[in-house]
Amino acid sequence: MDTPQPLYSAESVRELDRQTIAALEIPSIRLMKRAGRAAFKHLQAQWPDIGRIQVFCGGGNNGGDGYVVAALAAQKKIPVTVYACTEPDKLKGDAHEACEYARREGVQVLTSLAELDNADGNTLIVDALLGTGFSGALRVDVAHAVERIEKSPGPVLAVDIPSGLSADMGTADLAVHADMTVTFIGRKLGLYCGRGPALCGEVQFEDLGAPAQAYCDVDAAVHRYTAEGIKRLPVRAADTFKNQFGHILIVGGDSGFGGAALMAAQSSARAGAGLISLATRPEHLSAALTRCPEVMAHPVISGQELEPLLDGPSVIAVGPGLGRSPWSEQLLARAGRAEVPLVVDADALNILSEGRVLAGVKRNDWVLTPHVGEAARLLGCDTDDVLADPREAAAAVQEKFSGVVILKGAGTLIAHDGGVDLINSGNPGMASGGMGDLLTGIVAALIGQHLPLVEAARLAVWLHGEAGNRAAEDGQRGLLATDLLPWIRRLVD
Ligand SMILES: NC(=O)C1=CN([C@@H]2O[C@H](COP(=O)(O)OP(=O)(O)OC[C@H]3O[C@@H](n4cnc5c(N)ncnc54)[C@H](O)[C@@H]3O)[C@@H](O)[C@H]2O)[C@@H](O)CC1
Ligand SMILES: [K+]
Repeated sequence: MDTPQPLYSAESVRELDRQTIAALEIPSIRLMKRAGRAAFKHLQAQWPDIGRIQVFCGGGNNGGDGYVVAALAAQKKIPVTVYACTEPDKLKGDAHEACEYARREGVQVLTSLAELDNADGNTLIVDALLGTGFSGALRVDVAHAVERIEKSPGPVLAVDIPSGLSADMGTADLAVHADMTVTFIGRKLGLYCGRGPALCGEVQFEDLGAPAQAYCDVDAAVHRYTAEGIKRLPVRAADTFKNQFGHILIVGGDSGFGGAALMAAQSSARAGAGLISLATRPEHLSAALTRCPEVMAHPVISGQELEPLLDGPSVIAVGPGLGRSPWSEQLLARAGRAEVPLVVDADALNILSEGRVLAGVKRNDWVLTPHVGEAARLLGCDTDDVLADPREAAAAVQEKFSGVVILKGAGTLIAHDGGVDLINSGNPGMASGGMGDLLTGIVAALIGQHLPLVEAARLAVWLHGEAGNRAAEDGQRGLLATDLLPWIRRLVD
């Protein structure tokens, strides 16, 4: 099994840089040259026949890396021009030295965008405007340069990080869309969350010879799990019984929302749960049984009627289509007192955030699955605050409620008492109703099959996204949650 990838904040990468320079006992310009060479290596491998190169250099060390790339291109006799966003005589330290190196190799350095030829499809752009030193809103001169890059029809290689993207948060307003990003020393969190995956293209990581000890000394912000690093369910023995694979009770489906609870039940079934019960409004019963006769569907018109159903199950998932009526609150209150692991989703989270039900409760045996809006309500803040720092928000929800928190998004975060994990899976076609209900059902089914909560959360998030990718082979637009069900079954083993 692969180990997860550590992802770092900009500050932590600076610390890795410092430790690397100290350990290798080299001047920092040598590290910059390694960075430039690494970027140029990928450039040549990816675009061996490119006609010409334009390098956009900023005023810091990211720009310095760009000057090194330009020098190397000139050495290889590839026509190359630099657009210097900061006048070369204002550059300092290594960036200044790198600029001199490029000039010595005969690179033309322009300081006005008007002088720069229009790029055609055979012009590769190297974006070395901003790296980990970027913060705040883009300065207007840099914004113009980013706009110019965005208009160019040819490929774009970003040095370290696409300019305009925050290395810490994955947030961006105006930013470069790259085809490839060559990132150095530490993988930055922002490359993998928020807008990062949409802006980076293919990410290539180069450690530049950083010593292993540096990675032990500097804490990662997040650990990124890929398919190879996620623990799977064991192969089933031949002599097994259905009651060894969990009995999942799904609680939800207020008037008008019956489908959500049913979809959670179906995804539990397809993720391998041994038995599934559904507690829902009486009017949903016949539809549920017609669609999925394997489910034991029970009508509940009050919390009291739920009570006897709480004895049998090994896991309870509460929330899909639960609504926010007095009925919903009664059901959550009863379900929340059960002494088996809980998965809490959707309106159950909204009721929780209002504080009338299960106020102040912390449990180590529950998984909360908020999207950004639900996380904001749980924390009593705005969705923009969550989007500005999703990692912090996921950790804060976990701190407030304990257990495991799955903050759903383009990069889904899993916060637990050992830290925060990130899993990139899925596609924009999954931005449609019912997808979250499936995830809830899968998490419950995996807990029912005896995976520890954190491992169930990781496998469920991966499984859900991968099922979405397979189902989207027929098209992302119009992808329905129920299209994922056959894929969940194929991928779970
Ligand atoms: N420190 C090191 O040892 C290494 C650093 N490397 C490179 O250096 C980069 C970091 O260099 P720096 O710390 O100099 O930072 P950057 O070069 O990323 O950014 C600093 C520059 O950005 C400008 N800037 C900041 N915020 C801005 C805004 N909102 N709008 C417009 N301009 C803005 C600053 O005025 C400054 O010119 C890395 O991303 C990487 O590319 C590599 O050379 C590898 C080694
Ligand atoms: K850049």
